[in-house]
Amino acid sequence: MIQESDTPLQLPVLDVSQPLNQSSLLSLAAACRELGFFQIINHGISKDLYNKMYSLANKLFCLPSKSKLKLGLKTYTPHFIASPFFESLRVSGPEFGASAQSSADVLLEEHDSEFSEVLQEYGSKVTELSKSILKFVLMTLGDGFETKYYHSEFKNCHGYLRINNYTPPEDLEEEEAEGLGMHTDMSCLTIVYQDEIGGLQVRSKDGKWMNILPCEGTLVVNIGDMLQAWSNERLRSSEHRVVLMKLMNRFSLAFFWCFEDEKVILAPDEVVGLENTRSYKPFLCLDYLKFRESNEKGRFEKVGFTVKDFAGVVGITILKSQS
Ligand SMILES: O=C(O)CCC(=O)C(=O)O
Ligand SMILES: [Fe+2]
Repeated sequence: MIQESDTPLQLPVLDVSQPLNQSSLLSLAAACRELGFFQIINHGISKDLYNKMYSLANKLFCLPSKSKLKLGLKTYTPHFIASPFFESLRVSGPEFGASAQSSADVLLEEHDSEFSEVLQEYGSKVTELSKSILKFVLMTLGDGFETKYYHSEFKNCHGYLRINNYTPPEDLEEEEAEGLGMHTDMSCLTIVYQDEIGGLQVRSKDGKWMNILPCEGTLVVNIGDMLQAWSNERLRSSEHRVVLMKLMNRFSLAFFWCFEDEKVILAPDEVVGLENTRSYKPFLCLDYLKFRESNEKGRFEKVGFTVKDFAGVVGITILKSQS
């Protein structure tokens, strides 16, 4: 039985088509610090584009498991890896179209470029969106930090998309089922498009599970482990999960905006602040990804060990770099 959550949550809503004013900056800063989740509107991803993604992806998910498994586990996560009710298709950037096409070519008998065209459009839009959201988030750390740090630290970020399909069985005895277990994302930022079914929950600092209710026209953004470490924990990567409450099919698109593998994550002095000490040792991004893979069942972002376990400083003080 899954621990109950009846706490509704009002996340701040950021209009990404407008410059940040003082009051939205303050509410964004509080959201990133306390919960690591917020919502965005006017993001430029239309319901029509989402619907196209849904129907094309659905066609692929309806294929027999034997066909889907031909994609290999790096691209296709079958049922029973993250949960019995979860399967996922990965499409990698920056050439989302090409990545989608190579999956379509394996899955479909006839050449069809529609999936690839739609994926290219979605991928390019959500990539641009990630860049602007990241700048907003950097602004919450200090005046002018978006110009100071965006190019020097984040210019080589890359993104990938997971198309998630949740299918609980109709004869399940319990009222609800875990669609995706508690985890943190490894990304800098994640942008989630969830359908109207709901079920995404975030865990607060005091361990309470809160429902992130779906809202038409709104996307959910959360801070991931890479940004938590880079910001010396001024930005929070929260645990979250998906609970299938109504035992209905659920579909979501999760886009992960990440540092490049070769990046060494080290919070700049100015981000750490004079009176604070570093909470993380510098670490290579790829090493953290490998650590997560080797500690997880089936190589999914299901957490057993966090970035804190990997690079957190325990009881010692690391001197700030002398720059
Ligand atoms: O399906 C969702 O709403 C969220 C999925 C998620 O947390 C993930 O893929 O990391
Ligand atoms: Fe996640």
